[in-house]
Amino acid sequence: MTFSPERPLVLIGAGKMGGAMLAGWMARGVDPAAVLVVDPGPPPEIRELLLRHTIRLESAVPDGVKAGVLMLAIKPQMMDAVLGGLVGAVDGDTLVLSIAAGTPVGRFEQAFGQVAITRVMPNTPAQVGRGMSVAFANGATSAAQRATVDDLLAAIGASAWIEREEQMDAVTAVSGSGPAYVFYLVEAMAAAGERAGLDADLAMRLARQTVCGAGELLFQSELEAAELRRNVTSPKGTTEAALKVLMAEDGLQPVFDRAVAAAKRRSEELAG
Ligand SMILES: NC(=O)C1=CN([C@@H]2O[C@H](COP(=O)(O)OP(=O)(O)OC[C@H]3O[C@@H](n4cnc5c(N)ncnc54)[C@H](OP(=O)(O)O)[C@@H]3O)[C@@H](O)[C@H]2O)C=CC1
Ligand SMILES: O=C(O)[C@@H]1CCC=N1
Repeated sequence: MTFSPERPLVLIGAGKMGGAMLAGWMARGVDPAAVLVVDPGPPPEIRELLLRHTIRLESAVPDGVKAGVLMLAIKPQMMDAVLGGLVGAVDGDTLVLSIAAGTPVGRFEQAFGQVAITRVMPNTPAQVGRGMSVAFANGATSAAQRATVDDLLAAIGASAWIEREEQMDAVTAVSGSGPAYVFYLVEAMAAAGERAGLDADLAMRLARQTVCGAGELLFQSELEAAELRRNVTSPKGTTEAALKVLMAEDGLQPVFDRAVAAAKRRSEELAG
């Protein structure tokens, strides 16, 4: 790891995503004394996490702190206003890690110069160790710093590297935003269950547990998703009837194509 109590991992922004990663790291034994959180107003659940692990919280980076890892987890729209104030915390040994959607590595190179900068697109299941993170490093990132990124990401789930930064917009549209599509699927299944005659509570319970169970099966199984789907689909049965609707020309695929394209477009726009 390239951070320590003397050269901490400085987390700028402990909101939904930064907080989820921090929770994942704490659950997997990262040293709280090697972490400094900078956020003027973290949400209550993150305050509680910081208190529980005695993690230092500041509203700005204190003078004299040099980050081993400077992790940027603020909104992309705020980046320009905040970067200038962080220059003093970065030197040639700092690894800058950004999880901001859309924001290219070049933006950080403008602010910090040719230091090690890695962009990561995580997702919120990181909080329970089931994240999917994708990383892209600039040329100044050393093998040891890549190994630090690997360690940090392995602690919160699965990870992959890309070598072409422009792929990050599509990555964001699939895995970064993806958990929201699945949560919406639960909402939609529950609403459909209600319309089919179930009480709201029971419909939500069935939808939620079904998505959890299917996700866990997918996680544990070596079979492809399509094979697991076929295993549910009895010939001439109920699933087949439903899938005829979902897999029709105007079914789920074109909706997903449009949704992912819209997220990718928005990620491109955030590059400014
Ligand atoms: N949410 C997600 O699933 C994912 C998010 N991301 C990326 O993560 C980043 C954060 O998103 P998200 O966690 O959803 O957003 P949040 O708004 O939940 O988190 C941002 C946090 O930064 C705080 N903050 C505001 N100003 C400063 C400052 N000057 N210094 C330090 N902290 C500050 C905010 O406080 P306050 O609320 O008081 O303004 C908030 O607690 C974004 O760039 C996003 O693109 C990437 C992948 C997935
Ligand atoms: O909605 C967003 O912009 C962020 C990036 C990916 C998930 N949440």
